[in-house]
Amino acid sequence: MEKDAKIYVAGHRGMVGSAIVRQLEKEGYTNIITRTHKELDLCRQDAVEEFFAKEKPDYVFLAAAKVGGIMANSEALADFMYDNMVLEMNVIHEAWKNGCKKLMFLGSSCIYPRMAPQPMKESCLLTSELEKTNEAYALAKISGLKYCEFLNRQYGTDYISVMPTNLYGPNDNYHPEHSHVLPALIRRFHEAKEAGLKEVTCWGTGTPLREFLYVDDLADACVYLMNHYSGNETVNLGTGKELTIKELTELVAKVVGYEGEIKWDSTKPDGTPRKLLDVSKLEGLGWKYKTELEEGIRLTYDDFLHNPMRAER
Ligand SMILES: NC(=O)C1=CN([C@@H]2O[C@H](COP(=O)(O)OP(=O)(O)OC[C@H]3O[C@@H](n4cnc5c(N)ncnc54)[C@H](OP(=O)(O)O)[C@@H]3O)[C@@H](O)[C@H]2O)C=CC1
Ligand SMILES: C[C@H]1O[C@H](OP(=O)(O)OP(=O)(O)OC[C@H]2O[C@@H](n3cnc4c(=O)[nH]c(N)nc43)[C@H](O)[C@@H]2O)[C@@H](O)[C@@H](O)C1=O
Repeated sequence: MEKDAKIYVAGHRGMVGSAIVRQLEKEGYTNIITRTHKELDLCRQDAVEEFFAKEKPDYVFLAAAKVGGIMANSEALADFMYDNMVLEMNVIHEAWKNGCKKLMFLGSSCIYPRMAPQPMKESCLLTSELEKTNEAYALAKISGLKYCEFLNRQYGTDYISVMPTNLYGPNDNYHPEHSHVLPALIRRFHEAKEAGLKEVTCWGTGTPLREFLYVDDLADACVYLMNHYSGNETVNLGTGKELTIKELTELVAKVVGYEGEIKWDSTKPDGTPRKLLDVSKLEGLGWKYKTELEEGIRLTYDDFLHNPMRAER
């Protein structure tokens, strides 16, 4: 990407989009364009057509999506499918119609089969059944990555997709029921510490395994791959390291300074039992994560305490 090229970051007020804008600014890109959800509803085809016809961005990072944790996903399957499918099709299609040189589509590691061999390689896509708690979201994300691939194959575009593992960091969503596990734990342990509670209850059994990538590392990888990768196959973005949810709760409690007991509510869903990305393709392209989990949680807790824009989407 040329430093003065017009770059549209969709979803710039979200956790990922805001980190991509920070990274682009840090690397000296000078012509970044953004629109809030209120200014431009990406599910509205007419509005998206008008925006792209007027602005004609050279490059697009598609980091806008309807996003949520395990409960939000499983309770609103229809909404997660419709909003994400329509939004992706509108943005990718209008980018192509208006001559966008390169687009990056952000998916998620939940696109891979529930029982995929671990760690999961890019090639295991569509080899067996999806996890039910996020099936709708995964199908929408698979459609987005396939639409990029099909545009490349039919029209010779250079549209790429990346599949991040579970992310966390500044500007995350701290809604008590709708958020992902890491922000949920930060908030729960912080509030328990403040209230002097002797015990807190977390969801599921604590046995599922997850991998976590700090969002500023993710943004660094996105800008790096936009400049160094072309291809139809997606690229996994992760650390290649995992821990159990129980181990994660202990780590977050330590960082937050909560010393009470941790209990488990097994009526809440565990989701997929294990979700570890194979990051050998990413590392082969010359990129590796920098922020270790404990350090990332410290940075995120600091943001939780001091960011006046803290969201509860
Ligand atoms: N968070 C995670 O753990 C992971 C995220 N990802 C991917 O990264 C991307 C960004 O996620 P993340 O930053 O966490 O999510 P956020 O919810 O923090 O941000 C999403 C952004 O998209 C905007 N948006 C949603 N719908 C629309 C719409 N119809 N029109 C315009 N803007 C819209 C939201 O605006 P508003 O809030 O105003 O609705 C918000 O600013 C997504 O594609 C997601 O799939 C992938 C793997 C893991
Ligand atoms: C990024 C990814 O995120 C989702 O998939 P998930 O990895 O299952 O996400 P999660 O972060 O919500 O949960 C991880 C684990 O943690 C446990 N857990 C404990 N206590 C809390 C808790 O308080 N909140 C939450 N949310 N989970 C908790 C929870 O029971 C589960 O075992 C999908 O949206 C999917 O579409 C997607 O892309």
